[in-house]
Amino acid sequence: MTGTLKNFRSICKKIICIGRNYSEHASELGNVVPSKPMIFMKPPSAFVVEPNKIIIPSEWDELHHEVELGVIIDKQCRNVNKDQAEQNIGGYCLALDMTARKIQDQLKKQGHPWLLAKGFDSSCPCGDFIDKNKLNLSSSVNLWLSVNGQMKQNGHTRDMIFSISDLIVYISKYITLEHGDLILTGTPAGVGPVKRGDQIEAGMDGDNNFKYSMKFNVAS
Ligand SMILES: CC(=O)CC(=O)C(=O)O
Ligand SMILES: [Mg+2]
Repeated sequence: MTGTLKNFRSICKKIICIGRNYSEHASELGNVVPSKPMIFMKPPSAFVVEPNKIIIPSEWDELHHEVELGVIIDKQCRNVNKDQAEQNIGGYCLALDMTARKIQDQLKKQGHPWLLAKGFDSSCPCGDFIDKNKLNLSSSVNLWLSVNGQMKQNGHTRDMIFSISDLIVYISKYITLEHGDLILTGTPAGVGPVKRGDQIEAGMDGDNNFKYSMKFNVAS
């Protein structure tokens, strides 16, 4: 089954994102820490891969970076328990949840959905498929991101409020998860602006010297 997941971006039907899953990040934007996972979606047209560029839509001047661990679903699942949730994970990827923060703030004030602020083309820069056996999530994974060589985000998955299996259990109560679907598990603190011409480098470091990094340029 996992063989086809190497091409998860071409088979992915849903990118489900978790918001405010790190308390330090919820606080930095003045948001309350949620008591249940907060979810929203991006369309698969949001994917962009190296060496393609992140494109800021013409009427906006900047975006915010959010580095996140992505979880890729292997088997279709609905209403699963924690053990089943773990068995349904096919692998992982490193991803960015690029966000038009000023638009998101306006939408929040109006009580409108965040789709435009979070789901525009190239809002989900994404790395390669990482086999589930390569990342030991029972210890912590370090997620980091720099802009033009300056470190901006440096967090650990152990600080997630809801674990990966908690998230799959919760989502699958309401939404069937399918082979190739991607869950972005939320960003640690340190989000901030990127402008046209900036370069983002992001990475994750796990146990046994596992390291993965990727670079994305923001189109001028
Ligand atoms: C405030 C947000 O944009 C929520 C989000 O995406 C997150 O990762 O947290
Ligand atoms: Mg996010």
